[in-house]
Amino acid sequence: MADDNADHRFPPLKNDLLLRAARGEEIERVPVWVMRQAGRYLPEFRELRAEHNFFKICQTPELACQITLQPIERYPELDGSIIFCDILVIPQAMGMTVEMIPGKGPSFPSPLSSPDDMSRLQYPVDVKASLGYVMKAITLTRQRLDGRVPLFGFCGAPWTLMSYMIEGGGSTTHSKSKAWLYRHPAEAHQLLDMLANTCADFLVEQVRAGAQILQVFDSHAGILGSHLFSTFSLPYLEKIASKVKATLKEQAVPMVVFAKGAHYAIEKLAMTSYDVLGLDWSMDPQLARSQCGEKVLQGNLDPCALYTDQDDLRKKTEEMMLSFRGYKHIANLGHGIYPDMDPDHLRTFLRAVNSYRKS
Ligand SMILES: Cc1c2[nH]c(c1CCC(=O)O)Cc1[nH]c(c(CCC(=O)O)c1C)Cc1[nH]c(c(CCC(=O)O)c1C)Cc1[nH]c(c(C)c1CCC(=O)O)C2
Repeated sequence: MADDNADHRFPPLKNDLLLRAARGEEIERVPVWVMRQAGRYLPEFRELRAEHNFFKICQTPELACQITLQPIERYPELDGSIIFCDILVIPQAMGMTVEMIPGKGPSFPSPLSSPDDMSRLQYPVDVKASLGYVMKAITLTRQRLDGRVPLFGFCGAPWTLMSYMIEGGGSTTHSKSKAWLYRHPAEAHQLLDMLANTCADFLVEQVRAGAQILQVFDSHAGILGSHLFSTFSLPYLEKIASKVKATLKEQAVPMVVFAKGAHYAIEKLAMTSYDVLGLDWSMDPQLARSQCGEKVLQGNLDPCALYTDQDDLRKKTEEMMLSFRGYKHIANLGHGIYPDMDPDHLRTFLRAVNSYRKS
């Protein structure tokens, strides 16, 4: 068993529930954390955000650390923290300009319009040089967490990053990026491979800087059907996990894959090198369990359940917990928490998980 406390640079870990659960060990209570737990639903986040540009916060270790700690300070119920950053720092490190437009989201003024544009990309990426600020934020946060809970590092999956780089922002159809998969499959594979190598190098450095667990977000997996996902996403997700683990060897940490909307691929995802499979809210935990054997599952309350009243929310959370049967489970929402949600309702969710007991 990896001894987390062997890393003597940092204060000893007091709550290792999340790490033990992710490794598939027996646990006394199901751990909980929430995707986007640091974000606009928190007034303390909005206050800091009003003063600074989004990517400036990501690039300033002191600010990124403060924001990472905001939910930890507010909710002692949390069993994990996640470094404040964004998946789009990789396209930036490859030389692309990305802006975060309030009310609209990420925007690329010059997306990749054809494979010829790939010549504009910086590759290979020296992640220590171009993303060193993330590693500094991680090291600082590990110190300030003082062992309260473990710290997640993360990155976006190659397909999700590729789709942003081609669409230039959010999209409902993803038709421009999917067109590449049909028209320019060789170049698409080349781009996905460049991204996978960069993601792997980035995650390795995050662990060396102090990240204790990793998550890869394939937020746009759902737009690919089974065949496209198996061809253009899954092999690169696997490449990341196997490369990170082979590079880190005994320093390796648990890895979570969250492929949103990829119902059709649950069985295949369960056979990858990831330790934990994140489920979005639309996936049935019992069905997933029947397809995933012993794999640790993470999720998956519909984030919109936070809009109901507190009693109903407690009930819905218990139902969700029961459907995982307290077995090889890490509790979470089925996607990130939304900006207009009530922070007190998040607390109700966290407490309902904390007090859930296998009966
Ligand atoms: C697709 C994606 C992105 N970023 C991320 C994903 C994968 C998860 C998912 O599917 O939601 C991941 C992400 N983004 C952010 C985190 C921080 C850590 C945490 O979870 O607390 C994480 C893990 C901060 C953020 N990333 C962003 C914000 C809000 C930006 C702001 O303050 O203006 C935060 C707190 C911006 C962002 N960044 C991205 C979008 C689509 C947006 C706009 C949508 C929105 O506004 O919520 C890209």
